[in-house]
Amino acid sequence: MRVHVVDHPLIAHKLTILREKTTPSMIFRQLTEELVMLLGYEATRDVAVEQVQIQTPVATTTGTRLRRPRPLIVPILRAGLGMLEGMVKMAPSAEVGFLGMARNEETLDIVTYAERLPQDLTGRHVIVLDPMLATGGTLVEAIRFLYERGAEKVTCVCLLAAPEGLATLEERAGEMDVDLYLAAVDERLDERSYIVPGLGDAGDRLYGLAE
Ligand SMILES: O=P(O)(O)OC[C@H]1O[C@H](OP(=O)(O)OP(=O)(O)O)[C@H](O)[C@@H]1O
Ligand SMILES: O=c1cc[nH]c(=O)[nH]1
Ligand SMILES: [Mg+2]
Repeated sequence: MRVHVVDHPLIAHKLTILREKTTPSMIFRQLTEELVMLLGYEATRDVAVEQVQIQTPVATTTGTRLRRPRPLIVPILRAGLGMLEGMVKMAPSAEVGFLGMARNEETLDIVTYAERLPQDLTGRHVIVLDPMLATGGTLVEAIRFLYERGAEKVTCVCLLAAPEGLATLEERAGEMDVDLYLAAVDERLDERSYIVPGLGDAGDRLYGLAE
């Protein structure tokens, strides 16, 4: 596993507004999309391409296009859905599949409640989207699931990670071919396993249920 914390003033600026508890859902969604576009640009640097002959109005030339099979973008519902639009804008020819996972807030066990993915992921580069890497339980389950289906490579794009979650990922998926792109690594988890300082519950901030 390789961890890439993307250090860029625009990312730091947008992330700061995202963290503020007074930022309303509408702005939160917009900033999430913008952050994913910036992170997605970095995260797709090693996406496989092939050469293609094209005709410009002036001459024939050799260009580049994404190799088939196309990358598969997989947002982890619910909060990962807030990252989908930005990623699809960056890679419009990618395909999209879905994984619905939730952590039980008492036991922290992960429940996979939905899955809509190709049965066979052989040769596929999968780009997983989930804003929060807290204990790491969700991402470990997702990565394992995708490799069991035959994925060739998994890239994860998250906004925030806790050091505890990164350690768990290293321990349980460290041997796997995983690139993880992040906007920041925060201080720690609190007693409820929320990221500190974090941004609260990403799913709730994107899609309501706020107090
Ligand atoms: O690293 P972990 O400790 O597993 O926690 C991280 C997970 O928690 C959040 O989802 P949540 O379970 O709250 O579901 P939601 O997106 O539906 O809110 C988040 O989007 C991650 O998927
Ligand atoms: O801080 C956290 C931890 C898990 N899930 C979230 O949405 N936020
Ligand atoms: Mg949640």
